[in-house]
Amino acid sequence: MDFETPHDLGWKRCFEQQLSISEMQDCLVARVGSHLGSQVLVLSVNAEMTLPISLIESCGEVTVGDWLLLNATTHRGVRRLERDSLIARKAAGEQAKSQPIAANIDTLFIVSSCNHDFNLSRLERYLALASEAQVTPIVVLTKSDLAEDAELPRQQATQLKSGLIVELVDARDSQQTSVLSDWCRINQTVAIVGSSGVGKSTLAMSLGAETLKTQGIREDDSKGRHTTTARSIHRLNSGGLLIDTPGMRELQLADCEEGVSEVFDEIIELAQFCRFRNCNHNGDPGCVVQEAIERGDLSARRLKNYLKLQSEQARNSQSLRERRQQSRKLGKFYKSVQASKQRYQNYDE
Ligand SMILES: Nc1nc2c(ncn2[C@@H]2O[C@H](COP(=O)(O)OP(=O)(O)OP(=O)(O)O)[C@@H](O)[C@H]2O)c(=O)[nH]1
Ligand SMILES: [Zn+2]
Repeated sequence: MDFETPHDLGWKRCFEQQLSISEMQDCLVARVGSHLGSQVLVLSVNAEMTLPISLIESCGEVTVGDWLLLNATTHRGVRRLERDSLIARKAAGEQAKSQPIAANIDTLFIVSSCNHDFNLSRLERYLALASEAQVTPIVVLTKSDLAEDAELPRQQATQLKSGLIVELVDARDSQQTSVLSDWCRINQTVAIVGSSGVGKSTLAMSLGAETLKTQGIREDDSKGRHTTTARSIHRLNSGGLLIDTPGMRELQLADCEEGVSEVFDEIIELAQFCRFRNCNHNGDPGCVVQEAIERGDLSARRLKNYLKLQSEQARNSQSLRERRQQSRKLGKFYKSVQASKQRYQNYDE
């Protein structure tokens, strides 16, 4: 199905405000639908194009959901529009690199089954990610039909954050998943996260996602081979868009201090009253957080996960900072090499 208006693609006033009048007249806006290797699939009104990454170099690093300004004739990238929100993770493996996963999202569906996969600490990890990106989190507990007591996990999840919305569904049943339609309306973009097998694709299909998993864009590359670019952004029955990328499935936090603090705000509040300013809440004397655990006001699991996520994001942020500093230093070094080369050349002349 074609996207007939920019609103079908999630176009909003905050993007429009970034364009000059001449850009509105002369340029094309397109949304990144998937990003694989050297090619980017972009979606615009009534058109879907696969562009070589070299053509959009001037847009910088792009990710699924980004809005790009393109030259209307050549489709060469002019620039990437400022993002409304961004979900990023630490790149997989040993690499100290932040990797953007999805941009310009309004809502994050955090999917977990309410039986085997149900894990409060994992939900807290995703909640921190949503908080950091300032995206509304909705917890979707699937497989309600298979759980003996589905109300218990629902209650536990609801207590993780005040005002948190938790929906319990049989993901195969579109009547049940229609409780999510408020977040899937036209102009809204939802991203979906959760472990393998929890029912993300099933849920997306019940919400009416088009072209899921099956359809790809076939392109002949320069050597005449077919390559398939799967679309990561899908239109839903109720008019909204859903982003599902493999990168959303396993997430290590980096640069997420505020997000973690917001999810564990009661611990942050208590910690102000610990005797020592740099209390580790793990055996230091006069620790008010430990006292709250002893009184039964705070669960030991929650403190343990707070300390874990806090140190994970700090460690990853630290290595990202070091890497950035290193590349800045390297840049300066190259510049100084260039400068002294220039000096010697001048000297020779
Ligand atoms: N009974 C029941 N089965 C479900 C439900 N949701 C998903 N399933 C089944 O669980 C299996 C896995 O579902 P998927 O939708 O493929 O899970 P996924 O999260 O997309 O998995 P990955 O693609 O590996 O990330 C399928 O066999 C689904 O039919 C549910 O609410 N109830
Ligand atoms: Zn303490």
